[in-house]
Amino acid sequence: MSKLKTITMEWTGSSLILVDQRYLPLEEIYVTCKTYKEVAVAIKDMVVRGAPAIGASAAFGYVLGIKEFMGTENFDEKMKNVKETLANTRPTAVNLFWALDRMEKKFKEIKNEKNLIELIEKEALNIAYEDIEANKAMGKFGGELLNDGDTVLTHCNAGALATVDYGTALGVIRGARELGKNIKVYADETRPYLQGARLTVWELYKDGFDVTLISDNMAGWVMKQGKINAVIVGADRIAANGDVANKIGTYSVAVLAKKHGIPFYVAAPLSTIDLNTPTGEEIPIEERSHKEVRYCHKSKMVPEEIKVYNPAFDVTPNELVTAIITEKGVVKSPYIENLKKLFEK
Ligand SMILES: CSC[C@H]1O[C@H](OP(=O)(O)O)[C@H](O)[C@@H]1O
Repeated sequence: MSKLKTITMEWTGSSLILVDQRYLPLEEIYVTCKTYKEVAVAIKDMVVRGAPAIGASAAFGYVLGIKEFMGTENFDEKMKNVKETLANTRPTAVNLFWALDRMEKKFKEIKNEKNLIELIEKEALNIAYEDIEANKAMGKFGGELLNDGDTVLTHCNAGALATVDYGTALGVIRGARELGKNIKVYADETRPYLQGARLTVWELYKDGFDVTLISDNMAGWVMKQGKINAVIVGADRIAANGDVANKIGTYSVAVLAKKHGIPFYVAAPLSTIDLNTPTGEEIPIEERSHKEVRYCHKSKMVPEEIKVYNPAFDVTPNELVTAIITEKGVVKSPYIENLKKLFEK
């Protein structure tokens, strides 16, 4: 009997089953992770991706580490290694580190309890279900910002597949519909990994939304033509001053939105806000394999002798952000520059 089952992941109590997002939308293949190392590989190889989804997956990976090492010598030391192995998978999404810190804190509180496994599993399940609730709360707050008949542009995939379920940016689009508003979507394909073309379009089409796929270089022109009423994206890490790290190409979309007087909204749970990172300058930007750029649709486009640069994220400065939508409410410019207040309520 599954204890959690969504479009993104299933926790059976002894394994984490992930839809392999590298093969969507053409094939629905699943990866079953029975060890923390298998979860680490799944995160690094982007079987599962998206800040909240990565965090929740790592939390269940931590549980698998407990189950593997409980009752063995140097248990504490081994659990430090489990955390480090999972933390070393990808550097930008702060949810990964937030989730692992929360699991380790819980472990230190309960490690001598007889029902340790039950209690640590409950913490991972809490992280997962809290994410879904946060997304639905953001959906309501963000849905109120959109107007009936709006057309929204989004970049990458900040949908159910990037979270435990429902999504952050796509959660706002879902929330607006639940408020009775008719919302159309333009989705950037999001080179090089094509999360928009492969995941966002698939998610929204399956949910009955009017979604149009565009290549990334078309975003400016559709804005210039007056087709876009708002931009909404997710985030991987938001610095204390409101600078936003998100999928590469987000910064360009934010500059274009500013130029065309279009509101630029970021939807992210508090677990994506990192008060320990003062500004976007300090956010580590993951660089991924040249192969993701060199190859497109599994066929080589560019010979090996050509240099490739593949930053997976960029940083949008706070002055380009109209509002940040969280599960605790909407923070509008200029209050974005001091997100610490969100945690004081
Ligand atoms: C709701 S977080 C989604 C966020 O994560 C994506 O990155 P990746 O697919 O590389 O994990 C992208 O930045 C999305 O906006």
